[in-house]
Amino acid sequence: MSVRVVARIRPLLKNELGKDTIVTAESPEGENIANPTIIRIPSPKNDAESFSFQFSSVYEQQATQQQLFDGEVAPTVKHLFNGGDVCVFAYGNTGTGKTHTMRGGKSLADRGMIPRLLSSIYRRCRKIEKDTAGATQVEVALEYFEIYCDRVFDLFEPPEKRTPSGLPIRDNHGKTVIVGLTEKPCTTLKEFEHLYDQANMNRSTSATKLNAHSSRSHAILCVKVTQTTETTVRVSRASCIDLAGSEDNRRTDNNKERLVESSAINKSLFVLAQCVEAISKKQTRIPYRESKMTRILSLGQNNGLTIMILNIAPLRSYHLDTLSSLNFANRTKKIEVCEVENEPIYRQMVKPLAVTSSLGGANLTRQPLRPLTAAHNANLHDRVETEKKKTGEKPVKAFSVYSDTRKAAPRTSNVPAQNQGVRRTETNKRAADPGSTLGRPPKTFRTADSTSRYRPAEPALSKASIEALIAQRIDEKLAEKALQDAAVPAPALSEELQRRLDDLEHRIDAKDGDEKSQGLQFMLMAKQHRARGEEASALRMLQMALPFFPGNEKLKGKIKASEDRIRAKKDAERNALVSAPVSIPTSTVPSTSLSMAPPSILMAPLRAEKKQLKSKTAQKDDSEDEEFAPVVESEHDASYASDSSFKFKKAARKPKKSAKKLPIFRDSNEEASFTMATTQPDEQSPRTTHLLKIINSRDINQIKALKGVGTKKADAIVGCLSEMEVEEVRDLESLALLKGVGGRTVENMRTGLSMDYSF
Ligand SMILES: Nc1ncnc2c1ncn2[C@@H]1O[C@H](COP(=O)(O)OP(=O)(O)OP(=O)(O)O)[C@@H](O)[C@H]1O
Repeated sequence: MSVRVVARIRPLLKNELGKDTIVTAESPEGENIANPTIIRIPSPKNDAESFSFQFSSVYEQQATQQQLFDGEVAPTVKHLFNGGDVCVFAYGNTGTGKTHTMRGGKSLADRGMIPRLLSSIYRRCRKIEKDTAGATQVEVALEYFEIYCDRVFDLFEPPEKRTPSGLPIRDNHGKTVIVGLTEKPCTTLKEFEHLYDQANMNRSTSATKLNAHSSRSHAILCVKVTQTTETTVRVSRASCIDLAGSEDNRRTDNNKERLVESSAINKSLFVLAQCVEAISKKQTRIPYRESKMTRILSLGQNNGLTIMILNIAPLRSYHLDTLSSLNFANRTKKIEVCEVENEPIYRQMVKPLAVTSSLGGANLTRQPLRPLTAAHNANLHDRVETEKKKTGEKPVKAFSVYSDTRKAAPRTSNVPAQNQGVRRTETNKRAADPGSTLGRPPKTFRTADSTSRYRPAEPALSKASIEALIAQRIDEKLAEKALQDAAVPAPALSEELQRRLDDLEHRIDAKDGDEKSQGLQFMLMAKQHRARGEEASALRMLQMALPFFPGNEKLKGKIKASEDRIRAKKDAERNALVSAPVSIPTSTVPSTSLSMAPPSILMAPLRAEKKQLKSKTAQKDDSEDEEFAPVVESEHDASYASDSSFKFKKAARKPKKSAKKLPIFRDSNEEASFTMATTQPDEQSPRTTHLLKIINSRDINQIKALKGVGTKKADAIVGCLSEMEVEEVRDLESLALLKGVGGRTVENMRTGLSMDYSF
């Protein structure tokens, strides 16, 4: 099951009437025009070219809250009561209507997805209780928290009770747990409305130039539904997430405080985008831990139905931001989610639960996690797609739809395309108050993961759960190991640069928790991105660091240098294109436009770049890597370290990690032994040639049959080859440098090969 991604175009606001709009909704040829599924948007460089993005559904400007709810959210209620988990989240740039979609306005017609979902849940509760003549009791409990500036705050607690560092989060059996979160039993819709309104007053919002009531935090509401019969207790959860919107700070005119919030928002969304990218590319390492939001959401690792509502403003002024969001949504569609029902717990097997207690679900056994990175059907899907492309067949959609095939509610299109909604008048949002410091007594452990949580007192796990947990741990360990291997400095990463990265990391450690340390973290990430050759991401990180060091000329210089490098690279690519024009179809996902793009567009995937272009610019890339090495870096870094605006004590340096030595392999059937660096294909022994032939076959069965290689490693090798777009591994040295493979593995593979093969 994939994430179901739908798009919603918001109407023009009063002050936007008459402005230029560029986003249109379309239906695929021959399909019902009342139910569009395509968003079309012109290229930022040339209006004559356009890009189109396919969604499960597209809701146009005139679509009402009721239509969106009936089409997308209402069908999930059945799944929830069947014991499945549900996650609905709104994503989009600031001011595109996320809060309107999730929370909505005060009038009945304006109510958003959350109050409508709760209304549906309570209706179903009453029906079940009536149908079973009271034999089944249904309880609803709520948790509501926000992630503000990478800190977690309980929205059921008033701001005065907040601690500056927020609620701690911990790892428990690989799942993230928020310590001390309130769980409120809530028995009626009226009670919910009261609680929800009160809690929303605690949410951090402020006026920005782009939105008078801009949410400065990600808000997550977890609705726990517990159905208790005489013999069973079944718990399922609906998580509703209103993400804060990404902001292009050149358009916001944000002051320092807003800029700091904005950086935190952008950083977490950037990490979210990276996680989505990593998941959709089936990478072994998903960078969840780089932000609290992604740590808590564990997007793609939840079981159940996930619906992402992409909010879009149709205006030209949002052009690049909209493209960036569309690219993000396009990647999110490829995330596969295992749909698993939460099994009922037989009451006689466990101590009866006090269902009204906030710990009602504490003793429930959760479904084991199924790491998606290992989901073979996802890989298979991609391969099938590639095959189809090769044979010219029309690719199928990159996402699947629900098994209980449902259609979006028909939408009338006779309403004028102008703003039908009145600007929200609710005044219950109020300014962020990060300064409140009063502490509060710690509460019992409650998890905040949107769909699956662990409690301290867990019952004995079933055999299947234990096996799943072990499998998960093994996956994690393998991923860690692969990460360590991958973290071995690539040849382009000089010792000097590595030392500086270590140094910066130390400075951050020394200042952990401090505002400036956040700035330094961005600096560190910038360096790491640059070290990996990801100049665009590096630039984004530098820009995010700027609000922490306002007016710092050195940092500005770095940003400018980075922009220049990107521009130069793009110019070179453009020149290459001019000499070898590539026709761009009007119906494609856009490739990244880096030269003029704001940070948000820089988040777009780079992989759409034409291979042709790559080979033409390969030489240029190499020279950039050189430029990247010690000389330029050391100039920048030395000035940074001495810059008085960075008041950090020099922390003691970590002992330098010894650089990974290149492995030495011996071809036993040849007299001479030689290092990999000198191993040319024509000098290779038959054993080596045979090994490389197996690797280059990319046949998982053959590869996993090699000594010391299991299914996972074979998968990782094949994944790595396709990720790196390496056509062929030509020598053992290159093989040893693949993710998850080391010198010893290569030696094992070789020595394990029997010599009676034929060529
Ligand atoms: N579908 C809609 N119909 C009517 N008005 C809408 C709609 N969507 C958004 N709006 C209006 O647009 C404005 C911005 O919406 P909203 O505050 O929900 O944006 P947001 O994406 O949550 O922004 P931020 O990320 O800054 O919090 C609000 O005044 C809201 O009432």
